[in-house]
Amino acid sequence: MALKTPVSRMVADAKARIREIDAPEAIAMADRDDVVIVDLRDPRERDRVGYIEGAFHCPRGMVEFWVDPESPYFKPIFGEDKTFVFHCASGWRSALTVDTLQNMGMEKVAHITGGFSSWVEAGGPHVGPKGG
Ligand SMILES: O=S(=O)([O-])[S-]
Repeated sequence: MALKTPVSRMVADAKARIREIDAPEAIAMADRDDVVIVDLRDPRERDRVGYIEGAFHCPRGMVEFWVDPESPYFKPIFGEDKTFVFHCASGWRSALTVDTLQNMGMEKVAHITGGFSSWVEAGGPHVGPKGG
């Protein structure tokens, strides 16, 4: 069954509306006090392949609830005057997420185009797999 809106179209449309940052640029931004790197992946993925040092972990399933000050699940970090740079594994989930957050009214948001894998490839500092 072909879907009316395949996810590839959703991602392409989202990418046209959001700020995309490649891994070298994200690595250069990561140390800034006004930038927060946000990891949207599941805990299992972080355990299996590692994570960006210093990244804030926000599972994608909670993100709308964690950024909204009116939500009981609000996380104060998202109320700070910072630029939030989201990432997932390869940049698809983060594109959809940033598009959604822009729709909610967040302005200083971006995503890492190639996700965690591009960060590692570009030599970004990270913690390796759990137990490995
Ligand atoms: O993380 S992802 O880009 O593979 S959906």
